[in-house]
Amino acid sequence: MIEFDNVSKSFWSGTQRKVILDRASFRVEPGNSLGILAPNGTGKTTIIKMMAGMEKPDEGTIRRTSRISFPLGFMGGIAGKHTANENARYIARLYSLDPDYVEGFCRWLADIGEYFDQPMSIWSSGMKARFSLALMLALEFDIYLVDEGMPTSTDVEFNRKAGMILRERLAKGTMVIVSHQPKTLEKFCRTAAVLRNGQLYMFDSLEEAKRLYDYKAHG
Ligand SMILES: Nc1ncnc2c1ncn2[C@@H]1O[C@H](COP(=O)(O)OP(=O)(O)OP(=O)(O)O)[C@@H](O)[C@H]1O
Repeated sequence: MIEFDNVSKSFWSGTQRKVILDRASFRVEPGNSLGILAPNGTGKTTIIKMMAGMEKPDEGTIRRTSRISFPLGFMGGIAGKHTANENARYIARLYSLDPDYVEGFCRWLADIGEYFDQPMSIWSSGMKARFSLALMLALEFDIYLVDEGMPTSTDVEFNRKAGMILRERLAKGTMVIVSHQPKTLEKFCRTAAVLRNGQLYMFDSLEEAKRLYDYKAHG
């Protein structure tokens, strides 16, 4: 479970305070994949980072009682001067997993040939996106965090394989996905929320969330 209790977060832009959350309380329960709808620039990435423990709240408490992934596409834990082989093995050890398994899985899924054994700093952004998703899928989590703004791959075969494994993982796990488009959430989420004026409004269905989202956007 991820629980936000009276959480506030804002940034100072230089001229004004940008409020992301204002004493917001909500929970993400395992088994109940959640889609969060919010317009661009309103705090989707910040909320995902807070769920991952990468960004601290200004006030309030965030409790995590499940194995929670890093955000899909996050490359901050990867050292560009090292090869994917070295990075995969190092991260496997951090998670107390078999380095041979994690390396083999990433090598197979990312499928980038000899580049896997070359420094990642020379890779294309598509290759990095493939490795990052492969790495997330190699490690098992209870809750997967997905930010629609993260880099993605356009490789059809990779997307087919990764999509198949993601569906397998989600059969047992839970996803939190943030997006500005209801369509992105349709495939994955049972429940949905709308981020508005520093509060997260929870709904039992995406349809209900869309009504508030569309009303605020166009009404
Ligand atoms: N470290 C920071 N310092 C100052 N302002 C920040 C910081 N991080 C984010 N912001 C600001 O907070 C607001 C929300 O940013 P965030 O990236 O969370 O939004 P988003 O909804 O994910 O945006 P997008 O849809 O454009 O990716 C933006 O105005 C952004 O400029």
